[in-house]
Amino acid sequence: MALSPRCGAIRACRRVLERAFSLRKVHSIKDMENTLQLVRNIIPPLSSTKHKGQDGRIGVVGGCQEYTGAPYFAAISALKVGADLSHVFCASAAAPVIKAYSPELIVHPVLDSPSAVDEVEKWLPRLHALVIGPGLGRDDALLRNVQGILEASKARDIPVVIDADGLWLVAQQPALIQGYQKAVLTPNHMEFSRLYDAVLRGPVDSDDRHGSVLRLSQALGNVTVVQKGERDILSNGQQVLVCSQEGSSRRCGGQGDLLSGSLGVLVHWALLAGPEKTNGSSPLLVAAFGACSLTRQCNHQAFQKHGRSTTTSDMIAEVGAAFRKLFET
Ligand SMILES: NC(=O)C1=CN([C@@H]2O[C@H](COP(=O)(O)OP(=O)(O)OC[C@H]3O[C@@H](n4cnc5c(N)ncnc54)[C@H](O)[C@@H]3O)[C@@H](O)[C@H]2O)[C@@H](O)CC1
Ligand SMILES: Nc1ncnc2c1ncn2[C@@H]1O[C@H](COP(=O)(O)OP(=O)(O)OP(=O)(O)O)[C@@H](O)[C@H]1O
Ligand SMILES: [Mg+2]
Repeated sequence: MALSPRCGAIRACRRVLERAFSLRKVHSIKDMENTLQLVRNIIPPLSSTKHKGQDGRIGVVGGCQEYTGAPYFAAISALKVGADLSHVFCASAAAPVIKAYSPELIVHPVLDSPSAVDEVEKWLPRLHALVIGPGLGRDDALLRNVQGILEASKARDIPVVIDADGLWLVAQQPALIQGYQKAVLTPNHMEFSRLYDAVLRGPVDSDDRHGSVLRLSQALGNVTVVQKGERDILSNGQQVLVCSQEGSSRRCGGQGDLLSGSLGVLVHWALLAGPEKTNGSSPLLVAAFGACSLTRQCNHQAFQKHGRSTTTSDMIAEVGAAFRKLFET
């Protein structure tokens, strides 16, 4: 059906207003520095009186026969950022491989078991946050188990970061995450388009990234959304932040896994610190800004040393120094 000229004009007017509205909320460089200060506020002090586990017990749900690197990158990044314990819940074929990468990870070969949900649920009381999706794949049986794990986590009010194939699951069933205030979604370009189309039933307006992220977050009931890209756009449906921390032009696979694993820890720290420490800003948004800045800084530092041959392992080797530079200055 053809649109009347009046209807078209109203739409155009609405777009201009929406754009102005979202642009008003966009971050300047000064805002970026202020937000980095909020990230510094949520970082727990190191102390000799703490016991193992207090600074974070994180679970990564992902890893299948094809993808073993992604869950490893996410889980090791959580440890390198400062979590005390990092678990991986993966398909049985992936477990020996992931264990062989690192003696530091606790690896549970349960995701393809008929009792996967029960097996993971046993651990939930001991976990502070879950990162769901890196290297999960799209096998229906695995995704059904992950759906059960997500529902069990929500029932226990556990914060969840959803990335990669976890976002594939959410695009099939947005109701799974609708309105859950302790969820952060971290889509790349493709994952964002897929989600946007599934939730808002239309294509993304590529000229209005801020408005698109804001609208998706609102349509999901103010779930925090981080759209990764040349600049990362973050929104909780009320505020829009932009992270343009200098990275590099090297785009090897696995950088998003570093981001989601780091975010698992930062989300836990931010919720523990609460809105007093984040000056009234959403703790999840502050955590997400921290993870984006850190990932990009790791990329920048690794690129200085390795140039075109930079890989995600080189970036992970930079986590300590990047963290100090951004958050402990
Ligand atoms: N070493 C590993 O095991 C890795 C496994 N990975 C896993 O691989 C699986 C699939 O992840 P994908 O990220 O490929 O997801 P998708 O299958 O949704 O593909 C994304 C595609 O979009 C393209 N793309 C990215 N940014 C774009 C942009 N700005 N414009 C246009 N196209 C763009 C990419 O080339 C990629 O082919 C996930 O389980 C993921 O976790 C990745 O995390 C990479 C590392
Ligand atoms: N064009 C770009 N310029 C600078 N940084 C970018 C660019 N695109 C992505 N990034 C950064 O790279 C990181 C990972 O984003 P990316 O879009 O590669 O995720 P991904 O596709 O999920 O990665 P993965 O390969 O781990 O699945 C983010 O921190 C993001 O800020
Ligand atoms: Mg990814």
